[in-house]
Amino acid sequence: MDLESFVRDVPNFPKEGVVFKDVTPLLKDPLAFRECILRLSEKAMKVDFNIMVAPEARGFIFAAPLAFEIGKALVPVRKPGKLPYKTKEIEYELEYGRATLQMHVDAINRGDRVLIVDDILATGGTMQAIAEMIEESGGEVVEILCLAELGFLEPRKRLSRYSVETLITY
Ligand SMILES: O=P(O)(O)OC[C@H]1O[C@H](OP(=O)(O)OP(=O)(O)O)[C@H](O)[C@@H]1O
Ligand SMILES: Nc1ncnc2[nH]cnc12
Repeated sequence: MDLESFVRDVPNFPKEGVVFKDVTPLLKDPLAFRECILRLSEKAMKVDFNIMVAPEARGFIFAAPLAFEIGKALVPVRKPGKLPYKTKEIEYELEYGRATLQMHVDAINRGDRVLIVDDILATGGTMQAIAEMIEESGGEVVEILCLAELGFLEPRKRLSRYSVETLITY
C-alpha cells in the first residue's frame, strides 16, 4: 500500500511558504492507518528499548496504537500546563515557529532505553528538544521513528547522533 498517497499537501499552512503534510486522510482510512501502525511496529520491534516517548498532539495518535501493538510503556510529552505532576520543560524551534514542551520529572529513569515516535520529522527541532530532556533524565535515545520525513529540511543532519527511521521520505 502506498501510504504517501494518504498524506495531503496543504500549501501555506500554518503560514506562508510552508507546505503542511496533513495526515488526516490517512487516519480516515482504516486500512491505511492500520497498515501504517503495522509498518511502524515492524521497525520498532527491531529496536531494543523499554519506553516509547511521543509529543502532543499528532505524535500521540501514532504512538498510542503502536505502544499497544508491541506492548511497551508510553510517556507523553505535552504542551505547557497540561501535565499534572512536576515537570521539566524545553523551548525549541520547529519549521513554523517556537514552542515549549513539558515532560514529567519522573517519566524517564537513568538507564531507560527510549524510542521517540512522531508523525512528521521536519527540521528535527522537536525531536532534538525531546532527546535533550530524555538525556537530562539519564535516558538513552536508541531510535527516532516517524511516519514521514521532509528530507529537503535535512533533519538527519541535526539528528546525526541518533538512529532515525521513517516510512516516507519527501
Ligand atoms: O521537525 P520539526 O520542525 O520540529 O517539526 C515536527 C513537529 O511539528 C509537528 O507538531 P506541532 O508542534 O505542529 O504540534 P501538533 O502535533 O500539536 O500539531 C509535528 O507533529 C512534529 O511534532
Ligand atoms: N510541513 C509540515 N507538515 C506537517 N507537520 C509539520 N511539522 C513541521 N513541519 C510540518
